[in-house]
Amino acid sequence: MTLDRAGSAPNKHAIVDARVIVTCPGRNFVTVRIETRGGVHGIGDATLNGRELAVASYLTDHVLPCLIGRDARQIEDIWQFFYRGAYWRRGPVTMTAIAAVDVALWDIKAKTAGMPLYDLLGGASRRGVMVYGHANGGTIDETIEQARHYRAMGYKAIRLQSGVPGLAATYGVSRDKLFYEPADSARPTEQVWSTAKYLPTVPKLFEAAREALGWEVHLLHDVHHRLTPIEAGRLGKDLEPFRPFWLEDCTPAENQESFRLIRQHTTTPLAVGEVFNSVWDAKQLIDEQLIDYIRTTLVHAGGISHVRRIAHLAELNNVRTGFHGATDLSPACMGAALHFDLWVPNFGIQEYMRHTAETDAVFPHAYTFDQGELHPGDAPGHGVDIDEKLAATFPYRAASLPISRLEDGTMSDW
Ligand SMILES: O=C(O)C(=O)C[C@H](O)[C@H](O)CO
Ligand SMILES: [Mg+2]
Repeated sequence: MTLDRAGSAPNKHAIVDARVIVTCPGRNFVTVRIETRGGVHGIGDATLNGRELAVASYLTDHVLPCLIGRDARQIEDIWQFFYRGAYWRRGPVTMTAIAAVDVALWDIKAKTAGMPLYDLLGGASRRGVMVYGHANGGTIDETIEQARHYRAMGYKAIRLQSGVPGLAATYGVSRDKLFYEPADSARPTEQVWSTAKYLPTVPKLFEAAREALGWEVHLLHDVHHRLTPIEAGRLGKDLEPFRPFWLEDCTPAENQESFRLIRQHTTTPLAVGEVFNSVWDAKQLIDEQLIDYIRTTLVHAGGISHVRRIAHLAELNNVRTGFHGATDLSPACMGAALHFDLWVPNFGIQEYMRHTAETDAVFPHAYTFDQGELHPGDAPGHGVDIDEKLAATFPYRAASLPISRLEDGTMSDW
């Protein structure tokens, strides 16, 4: 059944083509492209790092065939169809697939209206979107040297990650600068983790950074889910003198209640949620004001139609947005997220990790960087497209995220 009224004219908004494009211009991306009978097309990101083909198959085998013939304007009904209609709810694969369709449909709607997406959402609430860049190095000095480069480029906010003495590798540190690519081999590489070695290094890094960079710049840090709540409380407390902008993913968040313990022990602002895929993953965290920033972005949580519900709930509880923006999120996600950021009233910050030149060429985009801020541009839609011919020259390559073990071999959180 369609929702067309009886006797209505043949619909130029009917979806006549919907397909998945998998490409690897340096890293894998999955993209949905939808086109209407009227010839308007939109794209959405469907990349789930290390699990790309599961989403591609979910889309090709189960989602896209049901899209053909539907009215591209009925975004909410289509969202509900794929969410409620699947019976099996939530989960990263499902929600990433729904997100890609949703973002592509919003792209089409904004193009049809002749508006940049941010206008359709409610209009700009700010001049630009403050972003943070990533300084990393094997040592504290190297990280600070990188941070100085970011300052010279105009960044107002910088994430600091540095190597841990005694550990061969750790999250967020690589030879690459400006971007960081953890999915480094077909089978997961194994890294060794020690909380005892890590914990004393972060306050030293922040102390040195404040000394070198001053107090004007916002400094951030990502723990990448590696501490227990009480260890996280301790780290938050130790960092307080250096006024971090946030401490990210300081403990795994399946148990939302565990953030109450951290909250009781520190005033360091907390950010969480890049691995969430629905409002239900964050509801208690937000309702009880256990966090300050919600990181869940469009691609992994049902697109604009669902993430705006999360953002509205967050607004009611003084929680601001701080969307995930690593390189495994394609420019199509970034473009749409920037429109959302420009509009959303409770915006906090946006992560920005630059893509390679190959990726930028495959995804021509309207967004631009200036003085620490991104702007999504004023092109109708979300301003990002895909060059399918070029994309076809970069075939899929298997790549997995690393895993982490404690020094005695126990599996841990990467
Ligand atoms: O950018 C961040 O904050 C991350 O934690 C990046 C993640 O490790 C990455 O997106 C995993 O695919
Ligand atoms: Mg993170």
